[in-house]
Amino acid sequence: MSFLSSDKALATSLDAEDPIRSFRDRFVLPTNRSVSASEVSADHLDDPCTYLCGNSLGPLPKRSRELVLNELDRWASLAVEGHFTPKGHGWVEQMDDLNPIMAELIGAKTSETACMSTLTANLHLLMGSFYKPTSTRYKILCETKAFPSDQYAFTSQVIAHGLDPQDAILELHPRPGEYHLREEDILKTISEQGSSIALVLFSGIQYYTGQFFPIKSVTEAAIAQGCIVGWDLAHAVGNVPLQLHDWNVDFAVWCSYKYLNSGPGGMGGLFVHEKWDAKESPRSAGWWGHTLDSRFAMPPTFSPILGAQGFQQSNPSVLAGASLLGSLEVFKEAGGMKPLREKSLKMTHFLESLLRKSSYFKPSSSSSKEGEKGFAIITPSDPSSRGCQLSLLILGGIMQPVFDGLKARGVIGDERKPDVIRLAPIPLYNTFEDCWKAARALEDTFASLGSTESVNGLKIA
Ligand SMILES: Cc1ncc(COP(=O)(O)O)c(C=O)c1O
Ligand SMILES: Nc1ccccc1C(=O)C[C@H](N)C(=O)O
Repeated sequence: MSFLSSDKALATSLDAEDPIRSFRDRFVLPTNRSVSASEVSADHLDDPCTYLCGNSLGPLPKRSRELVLNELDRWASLAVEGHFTPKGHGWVEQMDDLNPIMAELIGAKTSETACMSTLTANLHLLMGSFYKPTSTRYKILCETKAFPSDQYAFTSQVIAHGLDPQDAILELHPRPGEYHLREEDILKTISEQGSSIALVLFSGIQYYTGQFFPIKSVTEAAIAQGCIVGWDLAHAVGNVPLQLHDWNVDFAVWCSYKYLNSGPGGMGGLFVHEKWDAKESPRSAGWWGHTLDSRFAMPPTFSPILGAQGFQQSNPSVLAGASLLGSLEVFKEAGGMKPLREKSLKMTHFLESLLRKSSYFKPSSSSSKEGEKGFAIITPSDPSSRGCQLSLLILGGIMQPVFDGLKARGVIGDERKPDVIRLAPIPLYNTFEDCWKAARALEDTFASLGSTESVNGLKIA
């Protein structure tokens, strides 16, 4: 394991020259003690753990805590008056602070952006407006093994239109023996079957494999065939640079509790391209989508705000908004996605290079013998086809003990049953040393599992 010792020095020097390293201090990271890292020595128990799980739930930005406390104080001192006090900065105007920063992150105009509600609800909402099947054009093209909530949404939407999901949902599979969808295969399907497809809806980044889909080319091809194109950006927003406006995307939805650190169940968001302003009116209207000028005059007729904010339905959670704003302010201060992506590319590459040196690394799942322990990386190796995350396929039926071993060593990734562990070094708060620690912990974990012992009843020699 000598490579790991020499690479520690490299990690230290990469951290020293990292221009955005000070942003780590803007976050509260769980400690080794709080995550019960049982193998960590007593003198390091109060150090931050190696948190590589911001792709599932980002840690707490200190600024979010401050802003949430401010809103609690405003609630305490003003109660209902807080909606309009101070003048121009009451709760009713809170989204005016959030939407412009969010718009920058997704490459959109502010009028095309709305921070609101939650991901799955926003997906249903926009499918309600944009998925309009006809007798000839009625299919939804999506990736196989999309996040289950999206699959449930697609199925329930087609059923609501009286269609058969077996026929109306067209799932694209990777080629046999492969983990990713090839761009050429997506484009071929769109060109061959486009006339029957009403909606193309992929995730920007696949939650399981970490594949970053070619949003621009898929959107272009689908629009050329007359399809509507929507994207689920749960794993893409705050992770990779996006240009939704220029890419001509019709609509997109996302959550903000992953890379955007808004806290568990935080506020979601949606994008509607301005080309729809004149054509598409919100279908499932609510009073918060009504123009602010007359909203509180309570007129009986809906008069929507032009653009994405016209899709707002309810009075939003101010506490969730404050929490999200705290994080968005940190993104803004860090200089937006450009410096973050630069560091992210380096950090993910660094982690990958360490993992590839491991004695347990297998170039592919098929290169290991039946039952042999080890791991393969199923995230694309091309940096432009991935974000921060690397997905490790754990071979030999030992994902759970490997996951537990990492946690005992203070490394928090996440497990995706049956056999994937996801690790995501995040540029705002992770370090190159975190990558080194994770690779080291993985090596030690595999070594500790022995070569011939039986794990969970499986012989792993
Ligand atoms: C790709 C994707 N879609 C949908 C969801 C569901 O999001 P929510 O629970 O916020 O609706 C998630 C994560 O939970 C996700 O990763
Ligand atoms: N496992 C969870 C447990 C609780 C709450 C969310 C999740 C998620 O899966 C979040 C997200 N969609 C993810 O890909 O990590």
